[in-house]
Amino acid sequence: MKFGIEFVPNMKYYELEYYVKLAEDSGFEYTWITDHYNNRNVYAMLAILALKTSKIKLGPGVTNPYHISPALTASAIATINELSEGRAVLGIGAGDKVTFERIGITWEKPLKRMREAVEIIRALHSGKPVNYDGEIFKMNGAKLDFKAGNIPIYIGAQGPKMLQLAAELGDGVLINASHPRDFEAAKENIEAGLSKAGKSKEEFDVVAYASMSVDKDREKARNAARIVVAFIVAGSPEVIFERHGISMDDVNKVREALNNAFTKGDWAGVGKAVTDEMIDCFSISGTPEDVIERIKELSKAGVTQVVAGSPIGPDKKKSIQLIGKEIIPA
Ligand SMILES: C[C@H](OP(=O)(O)OC[C@@H](O)[C@@H](O)[C@@H](O)Cn1c2nc(=O)[nH]c(=O)c-2cc2ccc(O)cc21)C(=O)N[C@@H](CCC(=O)N[C@@H](CCC(=O)O)C(=O)O)C(=O)O
Repeated sequence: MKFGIEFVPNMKYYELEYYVKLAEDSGFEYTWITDHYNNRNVYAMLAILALKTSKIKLGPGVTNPYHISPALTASAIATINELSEGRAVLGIGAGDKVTFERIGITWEKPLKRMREAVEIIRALHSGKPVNYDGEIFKMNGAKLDFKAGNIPIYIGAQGPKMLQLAAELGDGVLINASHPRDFEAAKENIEAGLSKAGKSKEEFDVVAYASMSVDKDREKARNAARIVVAFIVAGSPEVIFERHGISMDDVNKVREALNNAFTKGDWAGVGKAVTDEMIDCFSISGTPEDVIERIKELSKAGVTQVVAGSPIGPDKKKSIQLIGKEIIPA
């Protein structure tokens, strides 16, 4: 099993650098940096991380084909690959509708746009001039004037069609999920995409991009996950609740509690509205033994990389070290 870790660049560069180096020293193989316009620029932060680390693979988790051209994405990640001496990975997904609304981007034809963007990025990384007459993107002899090197492309995907696209075009898929049931459900679409491209599952990385919270004290770990789980619940489609047998009543209580938190500052109410079964379904939370158990189940469901996503634990530093000491070697 490979291990990755997610960081949101909502902190100063030197804090991010500290955590990523700690993760590298703790044995994590990948670090994925999220990309939303309102946080620090993902490539500026990756450039610093590239120079300050020596082993860990690094890339956006995930950028999108809306807020910059695929030609810029191809160039930016190739620059990170050069700075990191060949450790860059590109995570790209359809982007976040709510965030796009704030900056006036219309979220349309995500499948088409993702297909065209990934094809263009791959073509530009090959080093040859690119002519591309797409429905959304056009390239007329575009070419990078420096060597990109081999950069794996991972696609962020949840929906059935995007899962198929990810398996067809990508080297891996980043699935925002923490429970084996979600990966069992994704299998059919991943297999369909792999067979369309004539790829074997051995050459494809199925990544559980999970919310994780680890501590020696189970209750502390699980309580630390409540707010993140609430946001995941609020943003998940109904089909997911049916899959996990979570009642819409409970879901609506969480959505209402989040509303109250934003309008009246009642964040304690959010934690109370999140049920234990929501914590089990939408995060990997508990002691190192609990997490190891879950990772075994995920491996049986076909997962080949687990990414420790927010909150990582009640104390980020201690939890990163605990994962490195007791979970990665297990
Ligand atoms: C678009 C959407 O695809 P999805 O795979 O569910 O995308 C949801 C998320 O993956 C996507 O929002 C990601 O960008 C979210 N995301 C992040 N999004 C961000 O903006 N920033 C991040 O840092 C980020 C991290 C991240 C990490 C892992 C991960 O899995 C996702 C992450 C969807 O609805 N897919 C449907 C298909 C929709 C469809 O058919 N659309 C039609 C027409 C739609 C129209 O134009 O109205 C079309 O595309 O042509 C499907 O797969 O079946």
